Amino acid sequence: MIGVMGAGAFGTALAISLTGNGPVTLWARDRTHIDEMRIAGENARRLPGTALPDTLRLSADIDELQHATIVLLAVPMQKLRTVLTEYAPNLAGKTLVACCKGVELETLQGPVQVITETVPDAVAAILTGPGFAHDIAKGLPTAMTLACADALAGGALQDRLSTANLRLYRTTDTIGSELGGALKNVMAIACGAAMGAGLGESARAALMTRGYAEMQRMAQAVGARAETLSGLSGFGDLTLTCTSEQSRNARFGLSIGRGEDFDASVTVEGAATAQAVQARARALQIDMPITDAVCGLTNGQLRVDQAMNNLLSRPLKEEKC
Ligand SMILES: NC(=O)C1=CN([C@@H]2O[C@H](COP(=O)(O)OP(=O)(O)OC[C@H]3O[C@@H](n4cnc5c(N)ncnc54)[C@H](OP(=O)(O)O)[C@@H]3O)[C@@H](O)[C@H]2O)C=CC1
Ligand SMILES: O=C(CO)COP(=O)(O)O
Repeated sequence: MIGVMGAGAFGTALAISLTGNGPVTLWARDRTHIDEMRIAGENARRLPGTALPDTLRLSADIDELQHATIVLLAVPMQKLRTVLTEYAPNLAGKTLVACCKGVELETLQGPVQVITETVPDAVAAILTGPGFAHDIAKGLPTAMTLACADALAGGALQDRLSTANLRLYRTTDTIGSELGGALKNVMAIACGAAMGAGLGESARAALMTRGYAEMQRMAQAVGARAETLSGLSGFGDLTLTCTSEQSRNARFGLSIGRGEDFDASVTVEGAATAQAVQARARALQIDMPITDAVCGLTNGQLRVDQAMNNLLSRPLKEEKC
């Protein structure tokens, strides 16, 4: 049995998709939410419009995951440690797959390291890459990255979590995989802000490309493989997120560019991650000007015109990572 913790958009989409492979239990912390989903036959709060299969088990009782050998962790990055710490005894010995994208603000760690620290005897993996919850829930063709340092365990997971429409590519490079997913959200905020401020599609292409150079620089400094960043979890997700208004990070950026309010209850991983990445980049002495701009935009210290001026007035340089 596969367990999914977190009945948000992504957890629900994955649970729907995986019921074709065998028994799945979707766990949420809020019993009322579970009751609502049972009555409505859909997750109206987080993923409206897609029916939940009858075979999908819904539960607010963590003990129902005791027979799950694989548990997908579909909660926001900044909540991952809290959830794992609370339920560590229930998760010991299982294969835990992070389904979140980001860097923890307090420790500057990625999700795999957080799993390893909080549940040391678990097998830790990450599922990441270009895939919107609504597309996956509808069974639209999607390809993502499954990263696990243990190649054997990663291969077994790839088999268990791939479906007819969700094609997973495996890698042992967990560092590169989680970095790509974390940083593309930061770049999506930058692109959204540029589009929202009317700076044009050429500016967006420049931000995506130079954003990708920042991703490569950071990857190189922390021991990730360059090929991982050029794959689904890096370049693939960067492309999807920076060019689609389905992305909440891009929409958040758009609202900044337009000077509009944004609903604070919406999960936007890139804002906290930008601050965490900036701190890490400074410690490693890596130049990340677009990340710096996103930090300034999201903490209210910079307007879009100031951020863009900062980027454009940098000394001219050779084109390289
Ligand atoms: N949506 C998408 O298209 C995709 C999302 N992702 C990633 O998935 C992760 C989750 O995003 P998504 O599902 O969209 O977000 P949502 O905002 O839709 O859902 C977040 C879920 O996390 C739960 N949660 C939050 N805090 C806790 C906690 N302390 N204990 C237990 N549960 C908690 C929420 O529960 P409650 O409702 O009770 O607050 C909610 O069910 C993010 O890192 C995102 O980047 C990755 C790929 C695609
Ligand atoms: O990660 C995603 C698609 O791959 C979803 O992006 P948002 O979190 O910006 O909506």
